[in-house]
Amino acid sequence: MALKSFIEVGPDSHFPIQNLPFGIFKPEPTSPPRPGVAIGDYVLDLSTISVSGLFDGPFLSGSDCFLQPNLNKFLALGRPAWKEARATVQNLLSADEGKLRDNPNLREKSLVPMSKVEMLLPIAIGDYTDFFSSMHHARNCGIMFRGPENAINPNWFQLPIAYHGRSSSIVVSGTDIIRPRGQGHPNGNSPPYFGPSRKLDFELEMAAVVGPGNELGKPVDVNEAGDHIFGLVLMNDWSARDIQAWEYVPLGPFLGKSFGTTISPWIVTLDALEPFACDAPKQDPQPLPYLAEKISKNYDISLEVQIKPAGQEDSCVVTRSNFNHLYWTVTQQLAHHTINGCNLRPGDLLGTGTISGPEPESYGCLLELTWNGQKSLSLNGTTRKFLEDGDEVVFSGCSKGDGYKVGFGTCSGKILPSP
Ligand SMILES: O=C(O)/C=C/C(=O)CC(=O)CC(=O)O
Ligand SMILES: [Ca+2]
Ligand SMILES: [Mg+2]
Repeated sequence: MALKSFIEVGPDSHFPIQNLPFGIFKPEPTSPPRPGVAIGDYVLDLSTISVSGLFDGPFLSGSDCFLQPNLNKFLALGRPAWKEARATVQNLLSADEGKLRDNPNLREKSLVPMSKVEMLLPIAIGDYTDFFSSMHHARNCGIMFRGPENAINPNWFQLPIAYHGRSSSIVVSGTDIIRPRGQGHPNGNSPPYFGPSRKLDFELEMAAVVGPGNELGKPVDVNEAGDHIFGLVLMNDWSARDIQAWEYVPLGPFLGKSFGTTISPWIVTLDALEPFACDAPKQDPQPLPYLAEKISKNYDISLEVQIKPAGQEDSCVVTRSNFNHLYWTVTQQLAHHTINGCNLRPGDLLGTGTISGPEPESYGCLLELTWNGQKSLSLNGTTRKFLEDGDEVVFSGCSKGDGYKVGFGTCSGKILPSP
């Protein structure tokens, strides 16, 4: 018999009892932020459940980790505590358990309609790193920026390439993004262009949320890296291609990326994603021993990007991809990040890089979809090469189980004009 909640959850919901993603929310505009778990169209308030003494297992009883304005303290506790929290919440919400189902007062206090809550960033993000782990994206960008002869540098196949991103400008889904200004490529002998970016783009990514992390000087073994990843979110690494292409040599992305990065509010745990684990692509050449995993896995997560063009009511799907296209796994990314002794801390965010698939319909950004503006996309009677002011970009992602979905909800942002 499939696991069922006493709360009605439709088959298309992203948040059945099999999922139980964690986030931070405010039930009323004036209430303090607190941790919650999504269930159908409701949010279960974990601070109320905690105060009621229902987290009574060995790792969580007496802990104040659910009385915090972010999930960092809970993340620091590690996988045994995460599994205990998931088991406790799954049990409380299940159709055959009366503790919450038959307690109207507790139900009233702890279950808040999702339509009424405000979602916040789930974690305080100390550091944010963005990888570059889709081979299809790396090849396409390489062809456009560096030419077809050396589209992918040889180092790409030996290590998961990354740059250090900006954590202060990471915002939660629904936050508007102001079009950045900056320098674009000069034409011939004229000085560089300066003004609002003319090539504003999205990048379809997911990101891993770091759990306990490691001490400075003590790398994480690749086969233990999974214990340091709490879960995944959707991520849009907004990118100004004209600024990026001019500034990135030789030190890499800077102002073309740091003006804003959007994440979805719900962190879907690796425990919830486990039924959707699949083999990662075969790596050739074989990675060095510190990156060689006993089990190398990806997850089957369907991803979709819609654009709602400025002034229009309807959105249009512009691409469909899948997390399983990643060449470097999130565990390899994490192990590589620490191999020099660099420490990771609870709440750090590791972006996967743009997740492009092999077919043009699965490319993960407009740079690739319009081949750097050489062709247009048609959207409900209008066209786009890059994003225009007023456009809204909406990512969604989910894994499909037997009669249920484990989903991420959406990750959206609307472009406002430069000041
Ligand atoms: O190929 C390049 O020069 C850079 C391309 C990107 O924009 C990379 C990036 O942000 C990482 C990624 O999303 O894969
Ligand atoms: Ca990126
Ligand atoms: Mg960004």
